[in-house]
Amino acid sequence: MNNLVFQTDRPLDFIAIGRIGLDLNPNEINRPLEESITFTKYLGGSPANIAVAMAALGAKTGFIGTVADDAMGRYLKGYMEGKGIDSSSIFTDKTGAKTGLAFTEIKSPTDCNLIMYRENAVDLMVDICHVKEDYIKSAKALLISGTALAASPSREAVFAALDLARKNNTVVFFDIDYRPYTWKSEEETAIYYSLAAEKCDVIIGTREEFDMMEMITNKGNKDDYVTAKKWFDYNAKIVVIKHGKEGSIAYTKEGEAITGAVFPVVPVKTFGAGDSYAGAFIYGLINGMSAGDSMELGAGSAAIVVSSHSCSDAMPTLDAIKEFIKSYEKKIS
Ligand SMILES: Nc1ncnc2c1ncn2[C@@H]1O[C@H](COP(=O)(O)OP(=O)(O)OP(=O)(O)O)[C@@H](O)[C@H]1O
Ligand SMILES: O=C(O)C[C@@H](O)[C@H](O)C(=O)CO
Repeated sequence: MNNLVFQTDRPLDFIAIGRIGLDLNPNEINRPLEESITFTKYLGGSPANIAVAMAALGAKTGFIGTVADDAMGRYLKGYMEGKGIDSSSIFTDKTGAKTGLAFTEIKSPTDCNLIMYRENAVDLMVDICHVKEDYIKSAKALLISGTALAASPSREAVFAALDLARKNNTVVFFDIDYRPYTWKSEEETAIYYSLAAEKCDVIIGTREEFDMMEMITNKGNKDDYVTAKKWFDYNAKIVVIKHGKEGSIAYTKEGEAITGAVFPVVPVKTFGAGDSYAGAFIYGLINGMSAGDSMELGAGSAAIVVSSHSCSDAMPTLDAIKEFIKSYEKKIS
């Protein structure tokens, strides 16, 4: 049981809107990117990764977004379809915009960086006309993620989706997903993030992401509870603050503070922790699990994904997460 109310009579469990792009992960790892020679291409983009995570767990999943009118766009749409994700709201852009690329640098298990190529990125072409009320109404939950707020027309499309979700009792999750590349300034980011967060039921972010979002209204605050309380005064019912391998804490509007489980592993790379955590956490909540149990599922999924070379391709099934947690606990007992 948790404090969210999901409409049970909906054909889809979950829809995400926003970034869908390519991750190019070096095959020669534990060295600077200058020294990597070959790369494996994977589907990437935080909300797309979360949609893949949900589908791997067995959730009926859809996606709203735009892909390039070329081989990369076809690959991404086809990949989603191959995972059983409904692609009826994945549109092919005709303006010549290109797929956003994320080159990952895996210098060591803990020193990882991203170089993003996002000039004229096609994922920011998602437009209000792509957001259909009937589609939003067909899902129990909608996920928005911060980067889609960085520029028009994507910004307006996300706000339209938010308003339609609220009108139709579709529970809204906000993954702050702060990527500086696409924004003009930190102040601009904080303002649009806050306007979106006010409308959301569940907000998920790292401590640093909340610091960014609250840089105008809660400047200097490092207290997780003060952070959470601010959003309960709007529409939030659960606020999750992530602290990397130290784990996470969730606050509920009813006053609980839940420390999330963490299953420390030596990762291959740090990428994908947040997306896999979010996917399994949301899956748990939609399926009636408590916030604490959902956090445990999220942490198990994240431990598996950081131990793998990719994000999207490594998203685990429910059985795989349960098996991982069981064997992890056996190992340390
Ligand atoms: N080294 C690790 N070992 C095991 N679990 C981890 C590790 N790092 C992160 N996690 C798990 O993943 C969750 C989310 O991680 P984190 O706080 O780093 O998110 P994030 O910064 O959004 O991730 P990302 O690097 O994908 O952007 C943590 O709460 C934890 O459960
Ligand atoms: O979100 C992105 O655009 C990049 C991701 O796909 C990347 O793999 C990552 O950082 C996941 O957290």
